[in-house]
Formats: sequence, C-alpha cells, structure tokens
Amino acid sequence: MEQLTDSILTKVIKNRPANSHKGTFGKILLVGGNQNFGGAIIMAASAAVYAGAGLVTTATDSVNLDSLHDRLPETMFINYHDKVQLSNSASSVDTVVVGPGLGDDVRSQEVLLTVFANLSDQQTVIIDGSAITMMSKYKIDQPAGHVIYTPHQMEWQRLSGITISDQTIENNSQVARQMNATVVVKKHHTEIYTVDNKVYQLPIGTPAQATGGMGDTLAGIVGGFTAQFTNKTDAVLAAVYAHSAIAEQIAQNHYVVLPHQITESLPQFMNKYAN
Ligand SMILES: NC(=O)C1=CN([C@@H]2O[C@H](COP(=O)(O)OP(=O)(O)OC[C@H]3O[C@@H](n4cnc5c(N)ncnc54)[C@H](O)[C@@H]3O)[C@@H](O)[C@H]2O)[C@@H](O)CC1
Ligand SMILES: Nc1ncnc2c1ncn2[C@@H]1O[C@H](COP(=O)(O)OP(=O)(O)O)[C@@H](O)[C@H]1O
Ligand SMILES: [Mg+2]
Repeated sequence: MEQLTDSILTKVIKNRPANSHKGTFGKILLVGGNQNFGGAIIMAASAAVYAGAGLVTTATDSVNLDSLHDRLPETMFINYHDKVQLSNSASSVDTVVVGPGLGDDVRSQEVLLTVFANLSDQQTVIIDGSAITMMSKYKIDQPAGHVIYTPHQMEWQRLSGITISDQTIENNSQVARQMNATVVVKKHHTEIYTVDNKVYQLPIGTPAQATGGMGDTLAGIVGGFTAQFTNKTDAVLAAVYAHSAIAEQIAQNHYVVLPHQITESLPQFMNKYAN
C-alpha cells in the first residue's frame, strides 16, 4: 500500500495549452438531486465546474432548477425524468457522475437505469451515494465504461457485502480486484483500490470534514479531474488528495469545513500546483 503525497497534484494538474477551448476539458453530466436532496447535486456540479470541467450539464428533478442556476449559472440543466434528453446526454458526454442525492425509490431507480443503459466503454462513470445503494438494493449490474465507485464505509458494506468492522485492506482488495473498477472507500484516511490492483491511502484529512455534502463535493471533483486529465487513475488520486488538502488548510482556523468552501478554493489551489 502506498501513501499519497502532494506529488500526485504536480503529476496531474497541468498548465492549460494556449489554444485550448472548453471542449478540451471534457463534457460532463452529473445526475442526482431528488425532491429532498437537491443540495447534493448542486454541490457536486459546483465542484465539477470549479475543478475545471469544460462543459457541465446537471440532470436533476426540475424542482431544483431555480436554486441550481442561482448557485451555478455555468451549468446546463436537464429534467432527469425526461428520458430522451437524459439518454442523449448520457451517451454523448465523456464523463458521468451519478448518485449524489438521487434517492433510492423506484423513480430514482428508473433514472439510474436510463443512465447506465446509455453508457459505453470509452466513457468514465463515477458512481456515488444513492446510485451505489440502489445497485445493491435492486441488484443492478455495473455499467459499461471506466467505472469509479466513491462509497463511504456503509455504502461499501452494501456494495461489497463486507461489514464495516471487517473492512481490512486485504478484504477490500479481494472484492475490489473482481470488480474491474476503481473503488474509493471514504473514511478518515480514505483508501483507493485501483483497476490495476494497487492500493493507496490518503494520510491527510480532518474531522472538520465530517458534515453532509462533503462526499457529494468529492464526487464532483473526481468528475472534474477525470473529465480533463488524461490518466484516469491518477486523476482520481489527485482529486481525493486535493479535496482533503484544501479541507486541512481551511480547518487551520475553522472548526468545521463546509463543502462549498472547498469548492470555492479549488481554482486557486489548483493554480499553485499546475506545471
Ligand atoms: N444536502 C443534501 O442534499 C445532502 C444529500 N445527501 C445524499 O443523501 C443520500 C443518502 O446518503 P447518506 O450517506 O446520508 O445515507 P446512507 O444511509 O447511505 O449512509 C449514512 C449512514 O452510514 C453511516 N456510516 C458509517 N460509516 C460511515 C462513514 N465512514 N461515512 C459516512 N457514513 C457512515 C452513518 O452513520 C449513517 O448512518 C445520498 O444520495 C447523498 O448524496 C447527503 O450527502 C447529505 C447532504
Ligand atoms: N473524520 C474524518 N476525517 C477525514 N475525512 C473525513 C472525516 N469524516 C468525513 N470525511 C470525508 O468526508 C467525505 C464524506 O463523504 P460522504 O459520507 O459520502 O458525505 P455526503 O454523502 O454527506 O456528501 C469523505 O470524503 C470522507 O473521507
Ligand atoms: Mg455520500
């Protein structure tokens, strides 16, 4: 197992070519936010935009449209109950983040199945929150694409069948190896199990991060990084590291770190490491 350091940031975050345009930095679709959890997808989409994704579309319940655009005018919007629009977008973007605040009822399941049915091998899909819970609850198969799961320990228990107290590196690796996916098991000192069977641990992070929306924000950063940086595994590692490194900086003089504070710090933080 390897400990992550800030060298992953300089490895991944590159100066932007002078002749680039928004298309250079990836098209990303974020899917989530039911009538109760709209904040989750707003936080995830905001993180993706501030992490530098080129073109961001948010598919959510239409009840969330006004607050979404109020917070984040940079994103486009789709009503996720519109199957045609959701299918077209899911099949045409480079990267999909699905799950933050999606909920786990049958209507949420319908949305998830539509997204999964429209993915193909060239795409990257980050599966978070309710999407993970629903895959276990409704026994939904892993979709096509480069798959990245971002479960917290309870979601990992649901997905892997390993109870939280048995989630050792060895047990986690054994299950992750059979999944053909990258798995980010989120906790204090998060672990990342990569597709090529390596294990990384995050040695930083603070209990000031223990607040709702912190993982939704991470999912958006992972989406933003994988959308614009070539090596997908390194992009995940850098996203996980940046999320907690920013949190630690804020926590030096704040008792609790709010997810949107991390998001707002991203452009300045990334600029320090770009080379
Ligand atoms: N503002 C919003 O709209 C928010 C929406 N959220 C969404 O709510 C949905 C349900 O997710 P939840 O995670 O709240 O509910 P879950 O039921 O999936 O998991 C939460 C439970 O897991 C337990 N747990 C054990 N180990 C844990 C660990 N290491 N990290 C986190 N929890 C651990 C917690 O104590 C809690 O009882 C998701 O779609 C999520 O994205 C949450 O992110 C909270 C904020
Ligand atoms: N005590 C802690 N130390 C370090 N990181 C933490 C701590 N508590 C929570 N986090 C981080 O906060 C995030 C929480 O994710 P998650 O539980 O999915 O939140 P949510 O679904 O509410 O957005 C993870 O990245 C986790 O590693
Ligand atoms: Mg979560």
